[in-house]
Amino acid sequence: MNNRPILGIIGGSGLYEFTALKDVETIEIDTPFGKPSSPIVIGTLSGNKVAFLARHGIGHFLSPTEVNYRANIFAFKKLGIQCLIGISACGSLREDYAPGHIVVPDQLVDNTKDRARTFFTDGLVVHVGVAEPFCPELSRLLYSAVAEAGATVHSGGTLITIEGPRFSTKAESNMYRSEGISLVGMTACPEAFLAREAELCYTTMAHVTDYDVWHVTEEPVSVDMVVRTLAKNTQMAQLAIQKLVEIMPEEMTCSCSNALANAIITRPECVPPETCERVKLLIGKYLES
Ligand SMILES: CSC[C@H]1O[C@H](OP(=O)(O)O)[C@H](O)[C@@H]1O
Ligand SMILES: Nc1ncnc2[nH]cnc12
Repeated sequence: MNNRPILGIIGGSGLYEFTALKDVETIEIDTPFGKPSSPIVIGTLSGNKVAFLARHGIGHFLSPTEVNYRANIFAFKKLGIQCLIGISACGSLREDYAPGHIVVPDQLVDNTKDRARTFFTDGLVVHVGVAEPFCPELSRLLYSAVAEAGATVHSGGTLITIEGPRFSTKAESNMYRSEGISLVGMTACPEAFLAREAELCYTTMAHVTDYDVWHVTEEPVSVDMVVRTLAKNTQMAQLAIQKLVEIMPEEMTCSCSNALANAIITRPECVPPETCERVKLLIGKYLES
């Protein structure tokens, strides 16, 4: 068996453990950006190693604003993982994306205000490209795996990330709808952007748990509604991840692993040594001359 986990999974609201894993080992990882939300559980699935982390901590004690997204992504990078799936509960902004369905979105709108959104600060300036914020190759594989697991799955749609922790007002929800946005959540940004900065393949398995607050005949979103809907999906989500592991190629052919090739603007000799030290796992290959 390959010693390095081939996939990282970030479990969201209602998914704090991955019970399908065998031969599990729990590891505490530290990063230059602090500790991840929870210890990382490494186990096997269809004979392959995967690594699981609970985004809000086990017991859900971190709000979407308080999650240390940088530490979470850096921890997966430290484990040598190339591919990452973020599992998220989301509100639907369109009739045909119904509660219980899965969406693999293809675009993001970032409406967050209060989060660390880059690894690169303190004398190092990097402008990463996120025109396609999700890895197209991993998204295609995830879509097939979810379909294979028997769920109703939709490919594409724009997901807006709001700061939270409050849910949206009706005016906000209707405004997002009028802008053609399909889903609303609180965690995909900056998770997806940091994964790109770490040159990882990343995509989201969005679980539609509610119709947010715009629908005239459905109840407005509540925590209870989210948790209840997600609970019905947890077995399927794990089966879908198993199917994904079974179809993942040895090497991805996308450009995610070179995302920073044309993104660093600071001259290498100008980057302070402490900054270099902190991010060398992410950009060491570009700073060597
Ligand atoms: C529990 S309702 C709101 C909460 O659920 C989603 O979390 P996650 O994306 O981690 O599944 C949403 O983004 C909010 O954080
Ligand atoms: N309606 C909603 N708004 C924001 N985040 C959510 N997570 C699940 N449902 C949500």
